[in-house]
Amino acid sequence: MKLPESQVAVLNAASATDEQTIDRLAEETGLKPETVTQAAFELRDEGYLEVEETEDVEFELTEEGRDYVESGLPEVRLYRAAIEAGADEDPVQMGRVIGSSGLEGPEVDIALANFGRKGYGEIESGELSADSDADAAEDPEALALAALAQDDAVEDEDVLDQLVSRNLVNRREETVRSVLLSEEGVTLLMEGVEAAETVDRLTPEMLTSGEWEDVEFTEYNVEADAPEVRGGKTHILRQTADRVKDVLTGMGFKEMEGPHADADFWINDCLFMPQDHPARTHWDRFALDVPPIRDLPEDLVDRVEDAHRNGVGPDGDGYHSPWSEDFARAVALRGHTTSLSMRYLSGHEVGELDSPQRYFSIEKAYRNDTLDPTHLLEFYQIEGWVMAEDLSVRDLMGTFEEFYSQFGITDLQFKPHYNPYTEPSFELFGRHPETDELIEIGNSGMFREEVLEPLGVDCDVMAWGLALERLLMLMYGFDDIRDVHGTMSDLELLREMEVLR
Ligand SMILES: N[C@@H](Cc1ccccc1)C(=O)O
Repeated sequence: MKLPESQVAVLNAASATDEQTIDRLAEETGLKPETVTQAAFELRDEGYLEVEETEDVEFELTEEGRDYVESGLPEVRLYRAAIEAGADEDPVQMGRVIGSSGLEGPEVDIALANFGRKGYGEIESGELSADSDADAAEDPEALALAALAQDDAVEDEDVLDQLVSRNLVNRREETVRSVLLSEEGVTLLMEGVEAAETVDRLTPEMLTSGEWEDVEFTEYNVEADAPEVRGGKTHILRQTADRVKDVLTGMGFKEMEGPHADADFWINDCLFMPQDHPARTHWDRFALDVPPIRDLPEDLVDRVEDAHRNGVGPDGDGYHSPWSEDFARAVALRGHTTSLSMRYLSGHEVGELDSPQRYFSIEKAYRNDTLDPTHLLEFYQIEGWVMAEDLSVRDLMGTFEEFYSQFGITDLQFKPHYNPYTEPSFELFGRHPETDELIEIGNSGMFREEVLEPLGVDCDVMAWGLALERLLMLMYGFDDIRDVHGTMSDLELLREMEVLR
């Protein structure tokens, strides 16, 4: 019987009584593990071998983990320094304990975060007290690290999880395959097998010499383990943004661009946002300590000031609140991209616009929000507006329905809302595919006279700001936006994510 060389080698190295791993056989035959795997599967398919697969979980120290095996966990070092400083008797100033602990840079934060969690003591108004009953010598995480460093097993799953989440240990899962000769395999070996030379690719030489007719080709095994290739790929947020761009361009929209850091004038004043509005004085705005913007269109500044002070139209009424040009020229990171809409509608960017017009942007906006699963300090806003005669709320809803249906989202809900710059205004909601909850996905409305008249626009404008991240949540069922956005992203998820087309 003739078999490919690698199969013969594996057969000869395999045993009928002792299971051997692929790695072991690779060592013995001098073949690559992938080659052994392939040969083993082929032999199994012919009934000569049995292949058993088990999942092996391994824990490996990261570089940081290895450092701590040497130097001690930061919180343990902090605790020792605290005891030495007498913090088990009386609270000691935190700076002093840290100073004597030798902890530096990010280690300090790590130490402080874990100190409390492990019950080593408390930190209150800058003072640190240590619990004298705590036993730093028996720190389970430190013991586990030391054990792993010596290749000893650690049983406690909770401790392992903790170490993995602290990035001190990597968890690796691997399929381990072992082989055993079957009875047929043993018989075959006794009857004798010879190695047939096989070739794995056809060459021009073989074709011209006619040798191809006699050679035996290696078969493909599509189940064989292959090294994983992880090339770069466009981030899912960017892919979705590109799709949104395609959809909106397809709907006849042109793209706007403009500065991330802008004069408050464009971000707020043009929008008839009173200067004493809480959102403008509030902490949720990222003010920049840079010189004020000088080149604002003077006549527009005058008209906007007039709208704020005196209102617009015969029955108009302004805020009568103080309006300061300095305030309008101050620079901040835009809290919405409606600043771009103001720049374009005013004619400042591409000249005066004749109705009808449609514009959009997909750009970052910045808000000093509290981070949570649906809020980030920066997010992508899908801004848009349509300028035309006689627009109604139905046009607005119809546009959203058309837009979102391109992403498979058909269950939209509109809720009346208030914006200082639109009337009427609507918040837009969509249903989360996993939790079935309604989540807010955008805000919209028809710009008020007080906004449009100073800009020099004399027909209707409907407008909106939608969150790209929320669209992603509806499309992919994410429940925590931080998994896909920013430095805490779940890389595994981003790598594995299949992109919806
Ligand atoms: N600027 C609003 C969105 C919006 C834009 C235009 C008109 C109405 C609403 C926001 O950030 O929520």
